[in-house]
Amino acid sequence: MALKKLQHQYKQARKRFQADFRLSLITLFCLPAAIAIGGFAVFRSIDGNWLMAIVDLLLVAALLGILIFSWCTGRTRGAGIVLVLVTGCGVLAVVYLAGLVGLFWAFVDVIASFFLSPPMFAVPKVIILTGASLVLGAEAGLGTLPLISFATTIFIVSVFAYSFAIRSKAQADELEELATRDSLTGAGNRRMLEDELRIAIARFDRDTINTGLLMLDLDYFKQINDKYGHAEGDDVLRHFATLVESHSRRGDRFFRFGGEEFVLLLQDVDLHGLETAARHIHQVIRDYLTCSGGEVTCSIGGALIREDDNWERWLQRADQALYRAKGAGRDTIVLADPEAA
Ligand SMILES: Nc1nc2c(ncn2[C@@H]2O[C@H](COP(=O)(O)OP(=O)(O)OP(=O)(O)O)[C@@H](O)[C@H]2O)c(=O)[nH]1
Repeated sequence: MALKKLQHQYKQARKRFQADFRLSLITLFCLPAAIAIGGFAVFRSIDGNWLMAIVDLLLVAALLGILIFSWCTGRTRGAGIVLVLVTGCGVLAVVYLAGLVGLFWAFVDVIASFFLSPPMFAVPKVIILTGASLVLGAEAGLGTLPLISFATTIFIVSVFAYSFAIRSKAQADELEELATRDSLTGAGNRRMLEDELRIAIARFDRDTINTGLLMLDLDYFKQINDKYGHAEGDDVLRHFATLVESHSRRGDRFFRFGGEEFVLLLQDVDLHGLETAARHIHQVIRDYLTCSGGEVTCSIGGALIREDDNWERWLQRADQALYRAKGAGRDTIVLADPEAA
């Protein structure tokens, strides 16, 4: 039993590690750095250099603390900034106490800064750290040429790390976009919808903040495809998505459920609010959505979360309401009765 639980926890942790880019970077930085600096702490203690040993141990404690904080809270953005502040102070402390040998750590710190904190933070931090390291290096007796070499190599490493970090971030964002968005309409995809439904149910259970769900389905869409071609069908879908998104509130979330069926989630609404929003969207589609054959309409089914709902049941109630709207002749709205059995 305990082994199964452990295996489950390991699987969950591995999933998080693979899915969260910054968490994986923090882990890959903190663990080896803590082990390496821990080794130095032991070496300094044996050597009788207690001050350096204490600094090393403080650094190890800070690295492990940040690592644990990141895994427990998931707040990796703040953790990354604190981490590079700690490493910066660590480098300066080591250069001050141990002399020139500490300058090697500046390169590690530069890489960490660009990968773990936003550029607007990393750039000034690296400039300040390099300046301070140069002053300390000069005080420790480093000649002009080695100082210039240090500044030049730090500069090259910074440019490289900066470019690489920016590119990696852009690619991670692009992958995230591909994994969560419908490529034709730009609406969220089904996977993203399921996540949002779960979040809405959890928020309702915790704070009783209700979320409305509207299921929108274009009427006789197959005929548009059949008469005017698939490309025109695609244009209608794109225009539909643009209209719904531009006429819904800022916090509302829009998803493509599949084919010509879409879902709009409206935060913090009651039944009256849900009905008003549904009427508004319905009218906008009537007024503005057209194809070569004339106007295109949609049917809408809606439901608010009920206490006995899980996300599947909530979605199903909205789908049944949509089914009734279609059955009532299409181009209409039906909201699920919150009291219905
Ligand atoms: N152009 C285009 N068509 C799609 C896409 N996805 C699904 N479809 C088509 O959407 C049509 C849906 O047809 P039906 O489910 O019969 O729906 P409908 O014709 O709108 O009928 P009602 O919903 O009952 O009013 C099918 O012809 C699908 O091929 C897409 O991405 N692009």
